[in-house]
Amino acid sequence: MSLPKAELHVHIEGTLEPELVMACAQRNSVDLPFRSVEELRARYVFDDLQSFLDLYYLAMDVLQVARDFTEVADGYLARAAAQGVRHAEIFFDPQAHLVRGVPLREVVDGLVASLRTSEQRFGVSTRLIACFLRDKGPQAAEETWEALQPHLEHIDGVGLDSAEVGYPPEDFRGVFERARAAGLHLVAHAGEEGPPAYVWQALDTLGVERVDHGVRSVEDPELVRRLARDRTPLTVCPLSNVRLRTVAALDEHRLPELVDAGVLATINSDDPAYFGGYAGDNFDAVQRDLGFSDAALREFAANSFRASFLPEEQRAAYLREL
Ligand SMILES: Nc1ncnc2[nH]cnc12
Ligand SMILES: [Zn+2]
Repeated sequence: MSLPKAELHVHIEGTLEPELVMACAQRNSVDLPFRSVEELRARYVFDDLQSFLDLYYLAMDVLQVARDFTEVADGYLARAAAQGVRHAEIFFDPQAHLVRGVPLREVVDGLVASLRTSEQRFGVSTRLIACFLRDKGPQAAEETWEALQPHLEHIDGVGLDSAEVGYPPEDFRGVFERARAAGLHLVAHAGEEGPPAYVWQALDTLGVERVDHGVRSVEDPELVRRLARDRTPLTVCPLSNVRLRTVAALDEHRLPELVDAGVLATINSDDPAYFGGYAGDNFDAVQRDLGFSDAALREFAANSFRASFLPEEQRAAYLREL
């Protein structure tokens, strides 16, 4: 699906394709418990979020120096552009690299080397969002915020990701307040595996501007009314939800109920190298399995620009293309 669109929920480490895993492993002399692209790809069967995260954190061990991060981002931007992505707000996980001894400068410089020329090379404008790993707790998030200080000129927002259940958003109130005071945008994963209460906390305690996933909001009618009333965007990732078994099958996904209730939903890829498709593939999949019309897909694409952190005039320019 090549409709012009923005991608608002993609983890750069989740765009690491098996071919690049093996190439980086070889040139960085990283030992992996799989010996070929095929062996790695055979492991892409997940029971839940944690079983995916175990492999996600393992594979990213091959990312050691700036060049590796540049190549991951270049690869993502080229593939996203081929599916109509014109703007991408990209997550990265600072702590996942810091714990391995990879300096933040290698990560940020590597990503920025790709992103700063993305518009000229790929026709994709970008933003960068640093996510805190919620399962490492609020103190580690505070330390990460300190480590990010020298790099803030390149960071547009902060988010919250990794294992969700048992790690409620309200624990991260302090670090989100600091990020807000620094003028950054705020988003958080909530309601992927976790309950609607976590979405309420993301809204009311953290003050996020968008909710990442948020699909379990559908279980709480009052929350759905709140999201619809405030036009708070959800960054829904349909193929991810199927692969991580938060829904049994795509045709059982409750995205249509959210849309019918007036929630501003967007369609995104999350970790496309692992979940069987990039942004356009997710658009195609919801049309095929949920019966969304061409007009409905255009509305998802329009929502993606409306929900972006682009300045108003740039948003309007993208919307005129639809
Ligand atoms: N789907 C997801 N949920 C939470 N954390 C993640 N990190 C990468 N992908 C994620
Ligand atoms: Zn995600």
